[in-house]
Amino acid sequence: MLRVANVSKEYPRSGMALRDVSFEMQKGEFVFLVGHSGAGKSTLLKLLTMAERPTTGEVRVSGYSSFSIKPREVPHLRRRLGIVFQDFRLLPDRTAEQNVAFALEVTGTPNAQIGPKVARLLTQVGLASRATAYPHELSGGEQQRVAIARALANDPFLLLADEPTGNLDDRATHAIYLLLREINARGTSVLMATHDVAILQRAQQRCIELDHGQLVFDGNDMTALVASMRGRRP
Ligand SMILES: Nc1ncnc2c1ncn2[C@@H]1O[C@H](COP(=O)(O)OP(=O)(O)OP(=O)(O)O)[C@@H](O)[C@H]1O
Repeated sequence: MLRVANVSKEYPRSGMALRDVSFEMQKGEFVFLVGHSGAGKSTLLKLLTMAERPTTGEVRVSGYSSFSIKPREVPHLRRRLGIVFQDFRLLPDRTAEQNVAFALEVTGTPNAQIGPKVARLLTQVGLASRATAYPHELSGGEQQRVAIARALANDPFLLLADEPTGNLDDRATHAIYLLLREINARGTSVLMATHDVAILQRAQQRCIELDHGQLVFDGNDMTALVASMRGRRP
């Protein structure tokens, strides 16, 4: 489903953001992506959405290769991915339901299907009662739920979450994590970048660690991972 093979990424002025990174992710997996600030997590996610291309090596996502994908095919790939960011990125002048509906409108979903689907998605993320609220009327955790509902609108096979709990307190963080687990249990693969050690310690699942652009850990021994993270300073 996803394969990163010997990928390096060099930015013109800041040097190597990723160095010879290789890993695979199977359908249905939930994988954490960890690393200190500047370790290369966002760069890796940008390579997976093909917003950036590797300097060397290959990224394959859902049958598309970074070697051969054509610019006009990139939007097709993006539609099959759900993307969630730390800062939510909701449209401020649209309500929760309008934000989710927008993702369906742009992919040409028939109007008659949009209303029921938005209602289903907001129910899934526990926000049905706040459908008509604007982003500024919602807490950070609620805004992230809207963003997750929007990311799920086109039934992605993979959800990429870039520090989705970075702006949230412990309680909201845990709730968003549980929501992502539930989404994963329904069949969507999830790759979640985080540096929240508390979440990692509670979870027992696969984790990939980047350090200065290199993949230094890939496994599900959380004790070893947390020790590895603590041993590294940015
Ligand atoms: N568009 C860009 N142009 C030049 N350099 C970049 C660009 N994006 C990232 N970098 C550099 O690449 C390195 C990795 O950055 P990246 O944003 O991938 O790290 P990160 O692990 O996501 O960090 P954070 O947790 O702070 O978001 C950094 O040195 C950064 O300055």
